[in-house]
Order: sequence, then C-alpha cells, then structure tokens
Amino acid sequence: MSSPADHSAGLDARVRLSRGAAEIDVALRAEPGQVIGVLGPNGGGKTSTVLALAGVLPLAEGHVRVGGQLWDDGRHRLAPEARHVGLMLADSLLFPHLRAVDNVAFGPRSRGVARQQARERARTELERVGLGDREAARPSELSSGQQARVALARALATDPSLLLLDEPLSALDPDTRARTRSDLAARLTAYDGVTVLVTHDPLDALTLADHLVFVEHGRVTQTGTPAQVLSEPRSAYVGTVVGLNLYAGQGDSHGHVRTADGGLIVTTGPTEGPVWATVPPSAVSLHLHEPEGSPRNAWRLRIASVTMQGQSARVGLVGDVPLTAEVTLESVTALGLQVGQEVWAAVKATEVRTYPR
Ligand SMILES: Nc1ncnc2c1ncn2[C@@H]1O[C@H](COP(=O)(O)OP(=O)(O)OP(=O)(O)O)[C@@H](O)[C@H]1O
Repeated sequence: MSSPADHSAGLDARVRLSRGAAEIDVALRAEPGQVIGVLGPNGGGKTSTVLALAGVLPLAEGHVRVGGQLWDDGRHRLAPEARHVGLMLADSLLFPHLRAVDNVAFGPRSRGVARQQARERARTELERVGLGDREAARPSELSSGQQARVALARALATDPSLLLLDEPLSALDPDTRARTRSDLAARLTAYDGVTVLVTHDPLDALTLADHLVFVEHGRVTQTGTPAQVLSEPRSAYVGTVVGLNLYAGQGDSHGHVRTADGGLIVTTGPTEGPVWATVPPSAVSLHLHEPEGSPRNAWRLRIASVTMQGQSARVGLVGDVPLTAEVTLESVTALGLQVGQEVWAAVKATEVRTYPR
C-alpha cells in the first residue's frame, strides 16, 4: 500500500510535452480544496494535460508536484499507480458484474486495503453521493446519473490528493446532467484535495470551478475566477464561451476603437492603446433604416444566421463589426429578418466595455 495522501500543499504543475505534432505547455496551480476548471476547443490539449497529471503521459519538461510530493520532473517519474489520483471520465466504466459497493471498493482493494475495510469505505462514499441504499445494485440496475455518482464515489474512495474529472457529465441527458451537477458540487465542497475538471460546458465550469484555465493550441490563453473571465474575456474562444461579442482593437484615447477588420467601435470606456472591447448580444438593437441619435454605434451588417432560443432569437451578423444580436421574436417578425438581408445594428457607447489587451 502506498503512503497516505497529504493534501496540505495543493497542486503545482507545468506540463510540457509533445503529442503528435502538437506542443503542450500548460501551467496549473491550485490550493487544497480548490476546483480548477480547464476549458478549451477540441484538440486544445486538455486531455493530454490530465493524462500527464495522472502519469499516463510522461513530461518532456516541467514538473508535477501534488501535496508537496514531486510526481514528475521530466526525468524522474512516479508510476500512475503510485500517485494519489482519482479519475472520473464521461464513460463511468463500472464493472458490469460487480455491485455498486464492490465497484467503489475496487479502488481501495487495488491499493492493498483489506476487503472488509474497503467495503466499509465504499459504503461511506456511496452515502456521501446519496446512494447508500443502492449499494447492492449492479450498474445495469442504476440510472445514468446514479452510475456517474458511483464513478465519483469510486474515484474518491482511495482518498486521492488529486481528483481528475474529464468531461464527467457529458454523457448525461440535460435533466440528469443538471441534477448530477449539483450532486457533484455538493460532494466536491466536502473534498479537501485538488480537483481538475475538464469540460466543454461553460455551465459546469462556472458552477463547479473556483478558478478557470483556458487551453487553446496547447497554451493557456486565459486564467481567472469565473467572475473575472465573465467580465473580461481575452480570446475569441473565451468570448464565445461567456456569450459576449469580443473585439481586439486599437484605441485612439478619444473613445474610438479600430478593430483589425477595419471596424470602428465607439465607447465611453477607456481606449488607451491596444484594448479589448465587448458588446453583450442583448445590447444590440436591429433596424431596417439607419437609427438616429448619438453617441451610439450603428453598423450596416448582413444577416448570416437566425436561430431561436426560447422566447428570443440570436441573429448572427457579418460585416466590419461582426456580431451576434439577441432580439425578441417579435422584432424578428416585425422587421421580417431574413438571412442575407442587410440591416443596421445599433449599440449605445455606454454598453461597450473596454479593457487593456
Ligand atoms: N494518441 C495521440 N497521438 C498523437 N497525437 C494525439 C494523440 N491524442 C491527441 N493528440 C493530439 O494532441 C493534441 C491535444 O489533444 P487533446 O486530446 O489533449 O485535446 P483536448 O483539448 O482534450 O481535446 P478534446 O476536447 O477534443 O478532447 C491534439 O492536437 C491531438 O490531435
């Protein structure tokens, strides 16, 4: 059996490795008890980072330090089974022939814990995820959400210093996903090790993580608390995740931002040098004729897409200042909006937020 986990020092990692043609260089730090949400587009390097933390992929350079213990420094490497890691993936990968309690006890058993003691630990973990009464059920007798909770219980039954969750909810239908997300949140609150949560779902990240790390093309493009990232996205991908129109531009210090595409954005925010400018889709109004009144932005743009979302519509517009507008269904009908049509998009200067790049 390996030495007991020490959760006191958290996670300090710099993962540098090559994966095929991709170069990955990702730094992650977290205090004990923290949840880091790792987000990014497909192929960005999230799973490779998780595999390196688990010891499945060796580091070319960098380090992985968990709970004060050096797991990898690019030369010496602790084997995966010697690391205090709990792993949960989209597919819960439970043993179909084993009861829930034995699925969960498998972890401690494989680390040398005696059968009875491992079962007791498994029962405690099942209770913690609200499945104390389903310990005798086989995976086929459990719902997908319950199977995910058994997988979480199994990941935590070895008392890991590092819990790795790679898209843990992505296989669940939306209702089950929402319920399992709150079960996961409740369980993570009581866990004192570090959790690294890889997800594509902004809602998972924003509700479960204390700190977000965006990984694109193998590099970290932005880090921060959910609140910081929501208010100041710093890459096109992050802008999309947080649902804001985002522009990189050059400010002239008189409230004008010139974008790389040649668009002009007027703002009441600071515009000194290179800046980011954001426009919330809900702040855009659409008009058939050039709107009057100033100071405001009015851009002539072409409609590229119209999609319904509940009681509102999202209108994708292309032109000098490409943007997404969120308007009511009434405006879509009243204005007769159609793909290919040219319209005026208006945004008050006070709605454009700017911050340094
Ligand atoms: N087995 C492999 N052999 C070679 N290259 C790989 C392998 N697995 C992944 N890669 C490459 O490594 C890079 C990072 O992939 P990775 O799976 O870590 O990204 P990801 O952010 O987890 O993506 P996704 O969201 O699609 O799971 C990609 O360019 C990918 O093509």
